[in-house]
Amino acid sequence: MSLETSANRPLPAKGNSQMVERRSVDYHPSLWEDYLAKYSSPSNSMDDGHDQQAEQEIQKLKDEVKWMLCAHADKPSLKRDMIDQIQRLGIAYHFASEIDNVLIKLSETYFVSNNGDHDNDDLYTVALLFRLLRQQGYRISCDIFNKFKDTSGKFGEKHASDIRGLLSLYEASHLSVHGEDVLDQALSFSLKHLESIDKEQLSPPLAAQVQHALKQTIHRGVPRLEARQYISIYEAEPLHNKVLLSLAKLDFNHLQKQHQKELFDLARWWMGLDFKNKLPFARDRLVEGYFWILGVHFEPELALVRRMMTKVIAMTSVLDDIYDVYGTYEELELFTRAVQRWDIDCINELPEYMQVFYKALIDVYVEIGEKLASAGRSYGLDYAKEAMKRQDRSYFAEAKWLHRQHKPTMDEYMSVALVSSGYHLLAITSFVGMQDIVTKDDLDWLFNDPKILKASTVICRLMDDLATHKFEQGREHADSAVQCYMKQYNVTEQEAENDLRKQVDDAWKDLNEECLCPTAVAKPLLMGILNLTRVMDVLYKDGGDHYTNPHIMLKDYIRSVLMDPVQTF
Ligand SMILES: CC(C)=CCC/C(C)=C/COP(=O)(O)OP(=O)(O)O
Repeated sequence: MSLETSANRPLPAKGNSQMVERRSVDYHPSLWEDYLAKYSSPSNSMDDGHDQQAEQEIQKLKDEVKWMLCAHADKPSLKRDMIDQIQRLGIAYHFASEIDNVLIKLSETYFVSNNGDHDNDDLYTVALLFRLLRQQGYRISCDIFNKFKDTSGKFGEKHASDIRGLLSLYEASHLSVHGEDVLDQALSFSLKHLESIDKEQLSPPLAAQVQHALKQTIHRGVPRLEARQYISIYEAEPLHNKVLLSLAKLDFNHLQKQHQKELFDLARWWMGLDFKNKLPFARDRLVEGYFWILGVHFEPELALVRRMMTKVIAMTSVLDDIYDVYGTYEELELFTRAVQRWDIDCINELPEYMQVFYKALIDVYVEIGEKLASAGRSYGLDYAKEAMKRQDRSYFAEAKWLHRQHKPTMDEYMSVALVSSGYHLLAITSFVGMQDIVTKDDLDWLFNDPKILKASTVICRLMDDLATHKFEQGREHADSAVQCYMKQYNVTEQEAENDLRKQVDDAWKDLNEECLCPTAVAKPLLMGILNLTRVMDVLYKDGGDHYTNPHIMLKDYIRSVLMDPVQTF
């Protein structure tokens, strides 16, 4: 089905939206209304003054860590564990070049000077090195794991009791690409033994690590949330490095203050729109949206892209509810034409509730345009707007299927649903907002749906559908990937779910491959796509839709990342 609508046809006259029978969904109300009202009111806004003492302390600790990373340059293996800890504590962004240098040396000494001949290296060490280097984009062969197999070609059972080794192998196996059978075996071997182990027999810090890894792997975890959780795990390690721990805690709290301030600024915008009263059918999820975007970019200098992306995700969430829940088909036709025309003069043709949204949408892009213009990057606006128009067309295509009772084939469904997943839109907005790094060529590349974006949208769409299809079938909603797949391949619901989960794992392998060097565009741009995908793993993995239902689990994540500081004493 084509997603095109005729943008130039005149809009029919405004209808009487009061008389129409509408669908509705009883969404959980916002959990943060009081919190936002309290802190984002002008009288209660946070002080803007820098916490000079914390900044000085952070600087001092950073200098010490730099020194530790640069010392003993001839013995990079001494720093393998330290780099892992620095990354997992969420402070690696301070030491990008120092870490680069150590990893270059580590790869040279391990893979070049010694031809990878390290008979004495244990499973923990080999798997950790493999993960550290792959994360950095090195194309290391997975053959280094062959020596841990026995004569039958399987991972030797003697490794089953090496818990640290299994953990390290389990984490490393998530960086696999297609055709790496040894890593597929590594995953099932390590998972089987980590699951069956009696956690009571382990030291509390190791038991906590195993439990955490089984719930959330490092590679698919959201960096800020992982850092927050790892700080506690690391603190319980008897031999932790006090400098690293202090820096991680102070830095986390320092960043949290900046993030809170950004959220309160956005809350003023959001509350000013008053969608809660004007569009009460829609999910009210500003804080969840900000958390989503913080999962993509957390670094202090990326405030602007966070702001753009949060506004875009907040608007898209309401847009989805207009198309999926509240709008009648005739209204949606009108609205789609208005969005395609992107002209404020269309506003009077729309029903009142759509006017509110339309004006707010145009305003968001006016602001994005102003920010881009002041940085001399106005060309980004067309890409950002075009991505939103494409999103809107995909929502309309799905509404049209439902209206006509059309049952798409799986291929037909995916051609629309990959766009409606919202990850094209967010990825493009992410690129546009990375003003200093992105080029026009990068934006053209992304707009042509490269493999990494395809993989990310497949993961996003399938994980969303796997989590929400039962709930959505309980109301009038277009078929999801699960229904389309069942019908096309004549399989049961369970079989469809299993096959689609396998497609998610395959897409992760594509994504991993695309993050290896040389990358098609600058690494920080790809990190945005990788992190977007990680958010899906965190919010939808256990079969729940935690964005729509934040009261179950997401509220605790949000509190720990955005509201509760880490205890520093
Ligand atoms: C990634 C983006 C843009 C997120 C914004 C919020 C959103 C639309 C979440 C998915 O909701 P849903 O499960 O109702 O979506 P759909 O109707 O597409 O299945």
